[in-house]
Amino acid sequence: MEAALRPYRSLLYIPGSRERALEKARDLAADGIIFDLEDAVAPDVKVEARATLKAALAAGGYGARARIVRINGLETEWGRDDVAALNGSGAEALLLPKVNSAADIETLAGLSDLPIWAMMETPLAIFNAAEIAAHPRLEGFVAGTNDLAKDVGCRTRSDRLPMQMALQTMLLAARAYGKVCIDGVYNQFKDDEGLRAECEQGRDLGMDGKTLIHPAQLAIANAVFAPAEAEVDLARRQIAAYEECVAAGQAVAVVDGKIVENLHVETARKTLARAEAIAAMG
Ligand SMILES: CC(C)(COP(=O)(O)OP(=O)(O)OC[C@H]1O[C@@H](n2cnc3c(N)ncnc32)[C@H](O)[C@@H]1OP(=O)(O)O)[C@@H](O)C(=O)NCCC(=O)NCCSC(=O)C[C@H](O)C(=O)O
Ligand SMILES: [Mg+2]
Repeated sequence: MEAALRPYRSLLYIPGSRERALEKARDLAADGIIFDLEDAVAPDVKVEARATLKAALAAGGYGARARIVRINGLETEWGRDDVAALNGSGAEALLLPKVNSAADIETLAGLSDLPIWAMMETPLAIFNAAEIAAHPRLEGFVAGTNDLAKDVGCRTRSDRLPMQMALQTMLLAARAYGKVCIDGVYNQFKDDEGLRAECEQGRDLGMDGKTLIHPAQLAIANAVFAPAEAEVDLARRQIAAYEECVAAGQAVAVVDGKIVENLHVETARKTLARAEAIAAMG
């Protein structure tokens, strides 16, 4: 499925070292999995985790879920071996951590033919967001709000005020080049109310979905990032009203007291396509 249409409401991180979680993920309602070899895996088990993950990917069973592997940075002792091990492994894409510029994407593009995703989690990445998004092998962005907060020195706030400029900059860059953009994680994985509020904020901003750290977070992200029934209904009515008005030689329809022009119909069609793609996930 085309990356822009594929559902990415929920991307669940799973440490490559956790066999039980790798097994469990085959039955979880995640749109995608980020198999992690980077920060969720301790240095002394990195090599073992790579082998464990390779075996899980070879065994398969992940269905329609996107299979993205977060490798270690290419400057680390593990990064290049991760890439070599994952070529032909069943991974669908590689997620490069701590990207700073398009040159980092280019380096990885020279080592693997897989589509590339970028962790947007350094101040330089935010300043270079447009050139990173423009790279032809780049498929999507994942916000790394923990690392970004560390580098910026900001405090964690429930309204994420200190993150807004970075989140919106990466979104604008992603959209300028037709790429996917996924929000960062919500660390308090037992706080459903806080997670829902953060998902709603990400959805309001325009994010395609949210990265998650625990299966208990899946249902909320899946619900918030799916078009609601009322949105689908409105989209259908907008399209019908607009088509009727075009047939009558006009360019502006009115639905629920609001104007509907061709651009609104484009959004309405995307809403329906997204709802259909989600339904097709099963
Ligand atoms: C946070 C956790 C360490 C909690 O683990 P645990 O204590 O085992 O949780 P539970 O006992 O509640 O688990 C219940 C069952 O669910 C399975 N499980 C847990 N987590 C996952 C998961 N992520 N994927 C799949 N399955 C999972 C357990 O195996 C239990 O199953 P069962 O045996 O059947 O009962 C843990 O959730 C965890 O490690 N989460 C992932 C952490 C992670 O990946 N962190 C790195 C990504 S976040 C990041 O790096 C941010 C970014 O870079 C930035 O800068 O912001
Ligand atoms: Mg990080």
